[in-house]
Amino acid sequence: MNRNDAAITTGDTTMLDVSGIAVRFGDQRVLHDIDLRVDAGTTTAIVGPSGSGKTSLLRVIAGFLMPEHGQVRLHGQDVTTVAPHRRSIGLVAQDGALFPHLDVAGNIAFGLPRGTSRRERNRRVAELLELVSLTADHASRRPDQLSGGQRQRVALARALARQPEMILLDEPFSALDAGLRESTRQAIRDILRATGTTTILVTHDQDEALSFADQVAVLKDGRLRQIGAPEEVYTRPCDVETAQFLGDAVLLPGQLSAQVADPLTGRTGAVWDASTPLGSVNVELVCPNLAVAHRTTNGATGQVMLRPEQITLSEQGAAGSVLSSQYFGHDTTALVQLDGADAPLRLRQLNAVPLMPGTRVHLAVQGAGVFYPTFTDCQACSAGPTPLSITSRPAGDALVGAHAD
Ligand SMILES: Nc1ncnc2c1ncn2[C@@H]1O[C@H](COP(=O)(O)OP(=O)(O)OP(=O)(O)O)[C@@H](O)[C@H]1O
Repeated sequence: MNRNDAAITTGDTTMLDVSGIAVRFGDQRVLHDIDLRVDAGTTTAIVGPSGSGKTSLLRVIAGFLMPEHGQVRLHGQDVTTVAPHRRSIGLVAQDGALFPHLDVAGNIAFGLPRGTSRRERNRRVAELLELVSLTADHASRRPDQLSGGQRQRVALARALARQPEMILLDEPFSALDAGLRESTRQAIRDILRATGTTTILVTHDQDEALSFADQVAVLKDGRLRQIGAPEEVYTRPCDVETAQFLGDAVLLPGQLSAQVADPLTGRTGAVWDASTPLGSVNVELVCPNLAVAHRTTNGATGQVMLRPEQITLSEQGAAGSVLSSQYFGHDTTALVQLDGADAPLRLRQLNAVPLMPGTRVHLAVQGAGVFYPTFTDCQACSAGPTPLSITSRPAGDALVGAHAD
């Protein structure tokens, strides 16, 4: 059964199905076998460092860049060679790309289909202005008479004018300062949700990706490393590099000591006890060769990843001394040297006052960490990591990987 047959028999809600996309510029391969599925009405964030291929992937989806191989399907129809304006996809560029010589109404009306009557044009412009929370007063202003956030909302209104099924946002908030960025992001997210528009956001900002999207796809060096719900990719990143890219990560040496029942499901299998400098910590196995992670055995060594907010001050637990502490208002971080441990670790406390250097503390761990075995201690990985073949899976499953063979 091919992918389309599967879609038909399962009543699939897939709107966009990108499969096996590769892109090359001259000798440089910038995208490798990208598979990405996006359900109708959902928001996906593609996040990755500069140069990882985010914009190239967006341009392939929009139809501005022809892939070396692979397919782009919309509602099951192959549109790989279909011209951009025939794809029912709106693109909002980083700077909004408004026409400087047209006023706001003219910019928005530019997105309307040719032949729209003057009356209908005025009605739609007024409707779209209201949708993006701009007033009739803004309609006659030129782009240079607007704030950055207002320009982005006009760009969105122009893209929405054609009533596209899908909107692609390419770093649309990056030129805005922190406060405006947050409020514009929230406003645009609300508009896209209200209109049920399927959205793909490209960003290099992890917080933006995690807070904006239903699904986050992490791109690195032209490969999709992980796809999943924001809380999945944050709490169960597929490897150390992804963990560090998505937020602060505390990495501790660890050794698996026993398989334990999952505190949530009661089932045995995925959760282990690992001994670490912080004592015994519950961990989930996330092996770079994911399909074989379960073959890692008792006694295996590796790294335990915790988020700094999982480490709390307690009455008992591993003892150490505060090296330094920084106050950020909403939270306070502290660098703590555990007794007998090699490297200091960082914890983050909400609404806490800074700790004086030299203060003796005890630390406990909340929730489960993630265990990345060293390859030599993972039976199937002893040859080292193999390239993952990653595809999206139904909600709740963050990771899909398999040996390339
Ligand atoms: N038209 C082009 N010709 C040649 N190389 C290109 C072209 N467009 C992009 N590249 C290269 O492809 C790679 C991926 O670029 P792309 O713009 O897709 O990355 P990105 O993740 O969006 O980066 P950024 O976050 O900096 O915008 C980069 O190495 C870039 O230099």
